[in-house]
Amino acid sequence: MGETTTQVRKSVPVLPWMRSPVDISLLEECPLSLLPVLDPRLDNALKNMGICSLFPVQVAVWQETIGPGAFERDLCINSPTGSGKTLAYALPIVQMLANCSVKCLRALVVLPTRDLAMQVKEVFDAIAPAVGLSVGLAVGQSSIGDEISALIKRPRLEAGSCYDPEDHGKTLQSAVDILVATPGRLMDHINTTNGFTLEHLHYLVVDETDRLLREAYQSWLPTVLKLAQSSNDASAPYVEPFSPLICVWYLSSSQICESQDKPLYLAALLQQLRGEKCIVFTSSVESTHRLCSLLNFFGELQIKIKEYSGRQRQVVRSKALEAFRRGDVEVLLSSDAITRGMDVKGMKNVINYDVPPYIKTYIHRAGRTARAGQAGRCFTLLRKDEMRRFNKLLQKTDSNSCAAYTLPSDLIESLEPVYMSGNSFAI
Ligand SMILES: Nc1ncnc2c1ncn2[C@@H]1O[C@H](COP(=O)(O)OP(=O)(O)OP(=O)(O)O)[C@@H](O)[C@H]1O
Repeated sequence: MGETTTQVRKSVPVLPWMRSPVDISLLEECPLSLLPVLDPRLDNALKNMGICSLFPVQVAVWQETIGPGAFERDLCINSPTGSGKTLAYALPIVQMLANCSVKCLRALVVLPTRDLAMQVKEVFDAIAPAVGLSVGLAVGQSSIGDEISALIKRPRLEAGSCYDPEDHGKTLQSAVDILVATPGRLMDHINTTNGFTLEHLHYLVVDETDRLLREAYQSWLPTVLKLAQSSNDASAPYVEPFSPLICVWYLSSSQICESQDKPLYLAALLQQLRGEKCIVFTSSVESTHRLCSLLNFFGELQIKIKEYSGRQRQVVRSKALEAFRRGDVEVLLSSDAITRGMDVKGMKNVINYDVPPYIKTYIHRAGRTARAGQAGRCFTLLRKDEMRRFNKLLQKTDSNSCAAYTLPSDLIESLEPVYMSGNSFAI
């Protein structure tokens, strides 16, 4: 980099991870047996999860943290959807904390939604207890009292000793080593929970970074950084693996139809894909709701369909997601807001009922399938007048071919009478 003496320029720091990025496309999967210094207890826990080798992004992060990189720099992880970023950061953090004998909050993972936080907690829960670590959850829409009891250990008072409120904050201790949180609830604990402290924090993960940083949530990030860096142990490192997600790949298909026939085509497509888990994306919570009601008029379909939407109460939404994960529900209808990062095993098909407005949206939707090296399909229902814009959108991807998909006409005809009668319902 050249220096200039005549001009005073506002300097933009080039961070270490920008200067020397690691290209994960050059790496291969690594069997656990060849992974340097993997704690045997974690090796076991991973095998119990059915994991026998690490994916390239996980190998790269391992090398930068536990391997020669030795956690010397912040990390920014940018890899395709479904490539295994969660374990990429969870495994090194758990291995690094494995030998901490004193319990305190040393790792914080922040995610934008409760469902994503629960999903990530599950990954930590699968490995952390194997090395004696506890994982906590701080998310909205659950009782803060219960959460405090789970996160903070209260001292047992000796018989005869008096409770001194002055001492209170000092004697309380963290009951967890790792906390997975959404920003709003995290701020609640920072502001009001006695004994909740970030002064021992070594590792900070900001997952879904672009989304989290777009929404300031009471300036949670500056607050966390300030509290973490005010630690007595000034040399304590913290790591900030970011994961904005950009990239594209694979097989997609489109189906051209008239606007008023879209529900009919969708019903026919779902009929054809019967028995396979599908997620259908619409453009808004309202149209999700309308479409769900409409599809449920097709008694013929005999497919279990549920909506998953931001306007539902959390408990209803979580139930729908659980039923979908278990396979009791085959089709989930949703708008974009809450599905990003969602990981559902065996998701075979993504259907864009409404064309995604941006390429990024297309990628995030399509990324709900073909995860972890599995096959998957992405269908898009298009009106004729949408084709040009859609083709332009696809040109921005690495793989811009999109085959036309034809549904058998007898299938459509068989559903038509039901659809025509269903159409007369006011929805
Ligand atoms: N090493 C591995 N071997 C087998 N399966 C794995 C491995 N690592 C992760 N997985 C599985 O791959 C799937 C995708 O992982 P994950 O959700 O972490 O992806 P992601 O990169 O965070 O995706 P997104 O960008 O959509 O959030 C999960 O079902 C996870 O269990």
